[in-house]
Amino acid sequence: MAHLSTQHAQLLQHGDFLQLTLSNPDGLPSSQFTLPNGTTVSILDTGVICFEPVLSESNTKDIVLSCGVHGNETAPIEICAELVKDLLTGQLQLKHRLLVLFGNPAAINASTREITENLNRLFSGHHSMGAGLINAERKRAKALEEYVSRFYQEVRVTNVVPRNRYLYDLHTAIRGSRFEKFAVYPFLHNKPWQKAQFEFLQACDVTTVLLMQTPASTFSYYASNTHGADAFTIELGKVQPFGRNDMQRFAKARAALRQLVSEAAVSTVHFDEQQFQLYQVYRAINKQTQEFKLHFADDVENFTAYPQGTLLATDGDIEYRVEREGEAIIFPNAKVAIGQRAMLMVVPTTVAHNIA
Ligand SMILES: O=C(O)CCC(=O)N[C@@H](CCC(=O)O)C(=O)O
Ligand SMILES: [Zn+2]
Repeated sequence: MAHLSTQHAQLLQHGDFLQLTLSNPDGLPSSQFTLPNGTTVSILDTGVICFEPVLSESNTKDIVLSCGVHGNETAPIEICAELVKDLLTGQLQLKHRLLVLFGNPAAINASTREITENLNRLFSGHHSMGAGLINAERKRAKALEEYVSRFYQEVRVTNVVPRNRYLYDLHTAIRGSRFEKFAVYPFLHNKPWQKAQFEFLQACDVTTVLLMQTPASTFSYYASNTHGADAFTIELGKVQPFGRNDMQRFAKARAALRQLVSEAAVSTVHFDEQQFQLYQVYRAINKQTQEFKLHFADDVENFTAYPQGTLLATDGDIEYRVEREGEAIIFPNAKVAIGQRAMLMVVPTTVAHNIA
């Protein structure tokens, strides 16, 4: 084996890339080394680590797993840190190319959603709009876009099989949810939704899916729209501090993600829409003034529906009331910046008319 730096030797021994990231939240020099099983490991920056297994016929996927885009969403950070550790220490054998991202290390250290600005509203070039690259989150969004672009475009593998791109951006919700785990399927511009992706989500124990109807500045929409990846935001339960997550509740997601990266295919069952709760966005409510106020309690869960006419929120003189039977709330948050989404109203839907 070629000479290893002390840092690389330590990583091979304890596998704690999260700890290395959190000790260097503002950046890490790029470096590369090879695992005893032949996998190339490239540390590209703080929180950015790429694994490339030796060439093989079954190496057909380019997978991005991200977590900690919001710093206080810890369960996904624990899942990804463990996966990286097992790859580095050789306990898990990789089959496909994999890029793992710990999105916002400074916010993870501070145990907050964001430091200055919501990182998950800065993709698809939004980082450089308006005032431009004025804070660390804007710079990080631009850098993450560049790492993802390079990862998808610079494939060394030369087998003839077409490659497939994936990005699963793992989050947890601020409040509890009627359906504890759910996914956001970014707007596909009328391209068909993918059965295989619903099957993968079900393997992760995620059977509630929110279908978006418009472009967004989120990481998952960026990967889907810019890179043609099958991409999702996946919400795994409710925000908890490190060490307070009941990881048993995410056992299936953890196992399916490990299978995704380490086996030719994930064990799934055939898609049956009846097994899912599918929603689409009926309307987005954006915060317009500092007076924006929610008219229900903090412990009201995502996907709660109220009778028509119920007052949900006020924003100065504007009143938001339930307009439609079955309309339910999701992601209500009065603390967002002015102009940003403060709540989505969703209604049940189907994918039967446009699924491949
Ligand atoms: O619980 C909440 O209010 C927010 C949880 C969260 O961070 N959700 C993501 C969803 C991204 C998407 O719409 O794809 C976010 O708000 O960034
Ligand atoms: Zn989040």
